[in-house]
Amino acid sequence: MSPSAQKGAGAGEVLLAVENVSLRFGGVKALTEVSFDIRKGEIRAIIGPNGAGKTSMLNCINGFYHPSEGRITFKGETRRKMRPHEAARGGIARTFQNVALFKSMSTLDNIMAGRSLKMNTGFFWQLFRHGPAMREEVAHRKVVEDIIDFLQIPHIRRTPVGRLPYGLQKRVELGRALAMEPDLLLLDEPMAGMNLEEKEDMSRFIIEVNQQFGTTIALIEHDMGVVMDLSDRVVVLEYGRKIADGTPDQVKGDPRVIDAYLGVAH
Ligand SMILES: Nc1ncnc2c1ncn2[C@@H]1O[C@H](COP(=O)(O)OP(=O)(O)OP(=O)(O)O)[C@@H](O)[C@H]1O
Repeated sequence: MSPSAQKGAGAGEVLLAVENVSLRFGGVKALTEVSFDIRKGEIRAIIGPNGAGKTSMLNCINGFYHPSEGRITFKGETRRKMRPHEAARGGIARTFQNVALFKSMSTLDNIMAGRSLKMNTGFFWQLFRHGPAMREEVAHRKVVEDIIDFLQIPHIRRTPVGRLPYGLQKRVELGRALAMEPDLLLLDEPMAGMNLEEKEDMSRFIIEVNQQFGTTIALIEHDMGVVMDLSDRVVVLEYGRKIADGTPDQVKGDPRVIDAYLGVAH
């Protein structure tokens, strides 16, 4: 059993609730009346074949898209519309399917950029790196250095991320999201394009983030071995609808899930 599974699947209070969420793009129904919740402290996977609506769901959760119908409640606050920066300030961080970093900037600066949300001093002080801004920067820098150590990437702290292999770029992107000290971390295909060793490293970091910092994690992943190993609970989408929801063992044996994946190459 995975360490995260030992926590007891589904125990704990609801951190985020998705209720009857539908999302349309013109005639395309990306999501249809989807409901599920994410409980505090768990690792929750969202799976499904290509085009099932997984990324659309993450985009609704962090405010990139606004559901056509339904509602999302995060930390007890219900909303129809929220902007991504409001979601971030509220405690939701995410990584993307295709790494979204500042390629010419160093690892350190990219992770520091993730920290900017936590910075209080205004642009004027930041500009002159003076007084309160200086003191604040030192404190933030310490958090960022700790994240770099935690992710075991001190050797690349000064390297422009565009020069790094893909697996390390994904790790830096995780670092940038962690710099926000989120309550809920959304990971869109964190293992995509990785070799076995990189996947094992990333799995370990995800479990450690969850266990050491208590961060709740929702992830989209196509590698079923990884999903079943890491997750406390799994929600399964197909053609924008939820077809199953439960522990890895429950969804693995669900005939609708088996049907959805039959003949689908992942
Ligand atoms: N911005 C958009 N405009 C129009 N249609 C979209 C848009 N985003 C997603 N869709 C459509 O919504 C449906 C769900 O797409 P989504 O990307 O959420 O699926 P997914 O499960 O994340 O797929 P994948 O595993 O391939 O990443 C698809 O039919 C897709 O073409």
